[in-house]
Amino acid sequence: MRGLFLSVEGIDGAGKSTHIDALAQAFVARGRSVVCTREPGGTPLAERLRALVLHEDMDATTEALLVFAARRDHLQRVIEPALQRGEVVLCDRFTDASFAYQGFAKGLDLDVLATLERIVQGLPGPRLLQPDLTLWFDLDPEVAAQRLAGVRVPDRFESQPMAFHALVVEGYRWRRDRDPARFVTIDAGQPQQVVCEQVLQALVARGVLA
Ligand SMILES: Nc1ncnc2c1ncn2[C@@H]1O[C@H](COP(=O)(O)OP(=O)(O)O)[C@@H](O)[C@H]1O
Ligand SMILES: Cc1cn([C@H]2C[C@H](O)[C@@H](COP(=O)(O)OP(=O)(O)O)O2)c(=O)[nH]c1=O
Repeated sequence: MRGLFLSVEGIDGAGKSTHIDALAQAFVARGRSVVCTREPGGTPLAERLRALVLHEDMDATTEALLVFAARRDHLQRVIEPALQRGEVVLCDRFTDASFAYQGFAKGLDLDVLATLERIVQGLPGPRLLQPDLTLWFDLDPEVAAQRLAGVRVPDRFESQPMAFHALVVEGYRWRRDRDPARFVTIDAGQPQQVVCEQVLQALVARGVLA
């Protein structure tokens, strides 16, 4: 039986890392093998590309080429083999982030991103390899900034102005509205325990968690 591919999306500080841990535990408690991974990253090569994307100055096209190169390696070496073994893949960000960050926030042509998506995620015929389900942690960028203040040193993306993060949110909403069946939208402004319960309930409702 093929495994389950879940991606988790949202602006920096939305609570993705916090809730991925709880999600992993929920699947393990039900006897599933879980691979927790992230993008950009997840393989030795992709982690090297991640370091470049997060810390070197470059334009949006270069960023997109690097994150999609990292994604290709990650899909081939980690995600696809895990799915073939029947495991659950929990991925902190995937291609929706490229549309939100490089597309909406940095202005890269969305058709260019769609072309890269087809090259990297193309399956035989017109289909693309996409997550089975994407949890979008929807949060006001002001609240995210308050949560992150003093918690960690901001990287190239986290240090962007509020308007940048607002565009990222717009990008996620656009992706969600183009493929609503794949998305679960979580109001991430609620207390942590409530968010956690809603995530688990949503997965039960979708039939992916017993
Ligand atoms: N629902 C919540 N309410 C308040 N604080 C939260 C909530 N979820 C996460 N946090 C805190 O916000 C900060 C950012 O969370 P994190 O999971 O690292 O976000 P992300 O992975 O999306 O960047 C952390 O300090 C975390 O403890
Ligand atoms: C996957 C992906 C991430 N990013 C950016 C968004 C994030 O700010 C950054 C790293 O993501 P993330 O792992 O969420 O950072 P952190 O470990 O600080 O929580 O990479 C893109 O710009 N495009 C992409 O395609």
